[in-house]
Amino acid sequence: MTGETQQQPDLAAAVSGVGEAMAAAQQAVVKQVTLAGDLEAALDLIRDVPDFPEPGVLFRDLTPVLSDAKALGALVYGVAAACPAADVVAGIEARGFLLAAPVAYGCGVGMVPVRKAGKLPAVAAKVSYALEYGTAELEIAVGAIQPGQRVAVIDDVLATGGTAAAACELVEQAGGVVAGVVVVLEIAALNGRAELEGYQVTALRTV
Ligand SMILES: O=P(O)(O)OC[C@H]1O[C@H](OP(=O)(O)OP(=O)(O)O)[C@H](O)[C@@H]1O
Ligand SMILES: Nc1ncnc2[nH]cnc12
Repeated sequence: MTGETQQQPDLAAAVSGVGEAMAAAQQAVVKQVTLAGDLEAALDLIRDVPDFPEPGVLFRDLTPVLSDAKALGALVYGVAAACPAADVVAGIEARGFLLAAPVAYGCGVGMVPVRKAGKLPAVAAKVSYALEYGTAELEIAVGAIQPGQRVAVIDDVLATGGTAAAACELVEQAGGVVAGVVVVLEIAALNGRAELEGYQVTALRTV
């Protein structure tokens, strides 16, 4: 310890500078993303990877969409436009997080992570489920959802529907009301909608 007082950064000034920079960057994206065709072009970037994570599964990979600035903007705006009115947006680990956070931020609401088991320090509810390539458990944190809050559930892919159905059950166990489910890509052959009967389900693209 030298006893010297460390110079603290001016946080208020820094935050205001960042806010302006973010607003300018966002406006630039909004200017670019003006056509529905932009969303279609973004969705065209989804890559099909055979035999991942196991033989026989055709994996739908959104990473090429995420890494393209214009496509990412179109995707976030597309999901936000498809989102039902909600008090909070829930994103399903892990790929749902990538969309739920910017959508929630853009819509001016909070974001709740629906997590795989063992990650949360205080668990309000846990649900087990099956998916195309295995079984898993999802959890939601204590206090993440207030009683009666309307929750939009967001994920990248709807396949067998086990994951999204488990997320909806969790939201309800936590006291929320599912306003709807929004996914980027629905794999129709796996009939995930059958697991989500009674919920409003919107897919930006169905294959
Ligand atoms: O409709 P289902 O058959 O339930 O499958 C859909 C789920 O599978 C994928 O997640 P995965 O469990 O592979 O986890 P990850 O996002 O952590 O890769 C995808 O992101 C969905 O959450
Ligand atoms: N085929 C698939 N591609 C991407 N994510 C998935 N989740 C479950 N099935 C999937």
